Amino acid sequence: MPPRDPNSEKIIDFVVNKRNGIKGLVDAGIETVPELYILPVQERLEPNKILTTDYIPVIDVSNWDDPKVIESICQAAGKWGFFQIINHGVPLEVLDAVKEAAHRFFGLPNEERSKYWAGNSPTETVALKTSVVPQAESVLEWKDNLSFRCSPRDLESYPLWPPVCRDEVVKYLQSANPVIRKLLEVLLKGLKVEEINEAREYALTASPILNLNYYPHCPNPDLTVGVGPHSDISAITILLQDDIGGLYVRATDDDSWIHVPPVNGALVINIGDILQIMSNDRYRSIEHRVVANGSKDRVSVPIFANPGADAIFGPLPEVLESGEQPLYKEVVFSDYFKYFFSKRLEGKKAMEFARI
Ligand SMILES: COc1cc(/C=C/C(=O)SCCNC(=O)CCNC(=O)[C@H](O)C(C)(C)COP(=O)(O)OP(=O)(O)OC[C@H]2O[C@@H](n3cnc4c(N)ncnc43)[C@H](O)[C@@H]2OP(=O)(O)O)ccc1O
Ligand SMILES: O=C(O)CCC(=O)C(=O)O
Ligand SMILES: [Fe+2]
Repeated sequence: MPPRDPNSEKIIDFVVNKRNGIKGLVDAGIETVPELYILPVQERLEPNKILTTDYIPVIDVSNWDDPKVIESICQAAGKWGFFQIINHGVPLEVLDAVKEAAHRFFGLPNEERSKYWAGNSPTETVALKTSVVPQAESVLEWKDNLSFRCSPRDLESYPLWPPVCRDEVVKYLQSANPVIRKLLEVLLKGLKVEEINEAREYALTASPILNLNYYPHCPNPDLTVGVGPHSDISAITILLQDDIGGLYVRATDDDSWIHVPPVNGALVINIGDILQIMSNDRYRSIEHRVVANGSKDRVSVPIFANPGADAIFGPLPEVLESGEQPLYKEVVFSDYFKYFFSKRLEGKKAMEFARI
């Protein structure tokens, strides 16, 4: 990366080294977007790139066993890699409470919030971060996030989690778990896998991560990026968004994007790289991106259902049984994870790591 100009160095010092985050910069009253956050013109989400003639399906899952529901889920996973679900059983109060908890955490005075800064937190299962790898990025994302590692072992460090949000995080996680399980059962049934045994469960969901994403209002969101185009490395991601909007999914390879409109009580589901690989491309992990809002502070809460660190994954034998050639080799999840973050979420490039 070329050296930064002195003003960008000052911003990095304030946002990263002094642990204020982008939230701290907005609280300080900036009225224009600093150079460090301005995207090159060709990378911005211009209005002519937004497609309004198509939409991501919304699926009512009140009866998971209904063959029409199963078909809609598997079809959406193959076509869009994204869908929303309603009537999933997670109570509205639980969804609202975790979004409020995110606002409460990011509303803490900076000295309180920064106690959890990555590398300084009382437990390595919780880390407050900004952008992705800020020391190495030429343009930073307009986002801070509080990340919780959530395996049963990680949950033992609950007493060290921030009291203003930990109960709501755990409650949401517990309520979302059966939904994650059901979704995986349906999606794997679509791949001819009838039962999720212990080894499969480990390879799909042993190390979940829950993030509280915070996108403070931005003086000029058209110039910036909340989250840059990326696919998730998870098996699947369950995303709770608020009513502000700003999430876009790639519609075509020629750089057009579809908005995912907020639906009260819905969860947005997306297929991650792991399940694309396991399905040998039957399901697709699609790129998505986020634009911050000009006047409101947006929150979102993804749960990434990730394999255990040492889990080995590759195309499933059930998928290959008719003689189909595997498109991917077997990979250890922790290697994939490190590769993904070293590439700074650049689109779907991480998948090259596993491609034959
Ligand atoms: C997992 O499934 C997912 C996840 C996602 C997540 C998307 C995002 O949320 S992107 C924004 C958040 N970023 C991350 O979660 C990056 C995760 N990073 C890592 O796991 C590691 O940092 C690493 C990239 C693998 C590199 O590890 P290492 O070389 O050991 O370096 P570190 O010790 O971690 O970091 C050095 C130093 O920098 C601090 N730091 C690192 N990242 C940040 C940050 N974003 N903000 C602020 N500070 C940061 C770190 O604390 C260290 O500080 P010291 O004080 O100890 O020097 C999407 C989809 C999925 O499926
Ligand atoms: O905030 C959102 O709507 C999506 C965030 C996202 O894509 C992620 O955290 O991986
Ligand atoms: Fe994502």
